[in-house]
Amino acid sequence: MRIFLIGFMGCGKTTWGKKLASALEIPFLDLDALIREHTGMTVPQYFQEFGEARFRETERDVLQSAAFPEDAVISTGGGAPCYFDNMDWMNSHGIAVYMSLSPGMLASRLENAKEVRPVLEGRKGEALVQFIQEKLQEREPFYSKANVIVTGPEFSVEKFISAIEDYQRK
Ligand SMILES: Nc1ncnc2c1ncn2[C@@H]1O[C@H](COP(=O)(O)OP(=O)(O)O)[C@@H](O)[C@H]1O
Ligand SMILES: O=C(O)C1=C[C@@H](OP(=O)(O)O)[C@@H](O)[C@H](O)C1
Ligand SMILES: [Mg+2]
Repeated sequence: MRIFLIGFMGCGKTTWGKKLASALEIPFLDLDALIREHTGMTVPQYFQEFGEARFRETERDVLQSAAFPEDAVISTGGGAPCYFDNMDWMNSHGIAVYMSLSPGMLASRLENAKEVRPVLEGRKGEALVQFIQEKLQEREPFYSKANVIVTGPEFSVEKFISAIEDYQRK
């Protein structure tokens, strides 16, 4: 089973992807890490050097040309489903699982996160919540195309597995 975790920045794709892969005893891959390997630059470095448009092209190329194992959990970057035909590609190459979380929760996670997310341009507090609300509204139509949706605030390995099993039974 090949599972793509999708959702807004800070919803926990990287964190939960590792846990889910380890519980299922299958490999874990993170699209941002693959982009780092492919380009030799971190995501913030790449944004600074080449800008977002180039990043989106590289992101699509790395996603759609990766030789993903048949069984794997792949955490994607929050923007990946929202550009080109990436969402359809993921739906046809595995099971996309959308991790849905409220803007308030996302903001508090992102404010405390160590990793730099260039799309946020350093926003904090109310400006960050406002930005997330707007961006989420824009992205939600893409995320909602996922085969499986799991909703926060709490996630667990069991929650992912039972949502995927429900989908497979349909
Ligand atoms: N269940 C959780 N409870 C509290 N903090 C969390 C939880 N899951 C993730 N985080 C924190 O939220 C931030 C974003 O998580 P991350 O897995 O990097 O999200 P994503 O890959 O979706 O952007 C990290 O600082 C992480 O430690
Ligand atoms: O939502 C986005 O546009 C992005 C999300 C990031 O990944 P995470 O969702 O893992 O933070 C990373 O790909 C890049 O900073 C852009
Ligand atoms: Mg991540």
